[in-house]
Amino acid sequence: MADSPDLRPIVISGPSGVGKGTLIQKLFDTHPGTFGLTVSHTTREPRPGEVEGVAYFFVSRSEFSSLCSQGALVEYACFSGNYYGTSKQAIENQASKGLIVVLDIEMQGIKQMKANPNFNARYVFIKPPSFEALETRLRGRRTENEENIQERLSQAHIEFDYADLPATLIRSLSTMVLKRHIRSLRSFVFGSPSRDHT
Ligand SMILES: Nc1ncnc2c1ncn2[C@@H]1O[C@H](COP(=O)(O)OP(=O)(O)OP(=O)(O)O)[C@@H](O)[C@H]1O
Repeated sequence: MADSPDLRPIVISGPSGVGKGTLIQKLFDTHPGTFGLTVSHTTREPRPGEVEGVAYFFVSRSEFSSLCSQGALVEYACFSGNYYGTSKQAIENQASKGLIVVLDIEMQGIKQMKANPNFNARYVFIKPPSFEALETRLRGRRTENEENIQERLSQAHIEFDYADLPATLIRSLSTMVLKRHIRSLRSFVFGSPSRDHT
C-alpha cells in the first residue's frame, strides 16, 4: 500500500525580490492539482470587485481580535493600519481536498508559526546566491522606487540573520514575540493597554 501523502503546509519565506512568487507559480504550473493557496482574513475594506471568501474574508477589528484570542489564526501581521492573517480553517479547507497548502509568509508570521506547537508545517527559506543577486532581482522587477529598494535590502539583512539562527533559539525568541504581538493587537483594537503581563 502506498504511503499517504504528507499534507503538512509548506511555508515559504525569504527576502523581498528573492523569487518566492516566481517559485510558487512554477510549483503550481508544473504540479497541477497538488498545491493550494489559502484565503486570508483582513480588516481592510473590500475594494470594488473583491468577493468575500475569494479575495479575502473581510472582518471587523473586533472580529479579527477574537479570532486571534481564540487561536484561530496561525499568523497575522499589520500593514498600513490593516490586519491580515491566515486561519487554521483556511488551511484545513484546502487540506481536506487533498491539496498541500503553500504559504508565502514574511518573517513576523514565521516567528508566530514557529512559536505555535500545534502548527505543524515544513519551512523553506529562500536565499539568493548573493546579496548582489538579490539587489539585481529587485531592481530587475521594476516595481519599486529607490527608497523602497533600500528598505527591502536592509530588511533582507535582518532576515538572513534570523534564518541563520539555531532553531532552538528561534523557538524561544518566537514565543516572546508572539506574546508581544497579542498584547499590541489587544491595545490597538480596544484602545487601552493590556493588563496581561505574561
Ligand atoms: N532564480 C531566479 N534567478 C534570477 N532571477 C529570478 C529568479 N527567481 C525570480 N527571479 C526574478 O526576480 C524578481 C523577483 O521575483 P519575485 O517577484 O518572484 O520575488 P518575491 O520573493 O516573490 O518578492 P516579494 O516578496 O517582494 O513579493 C523577478 O523579476 C523574477 O523574474
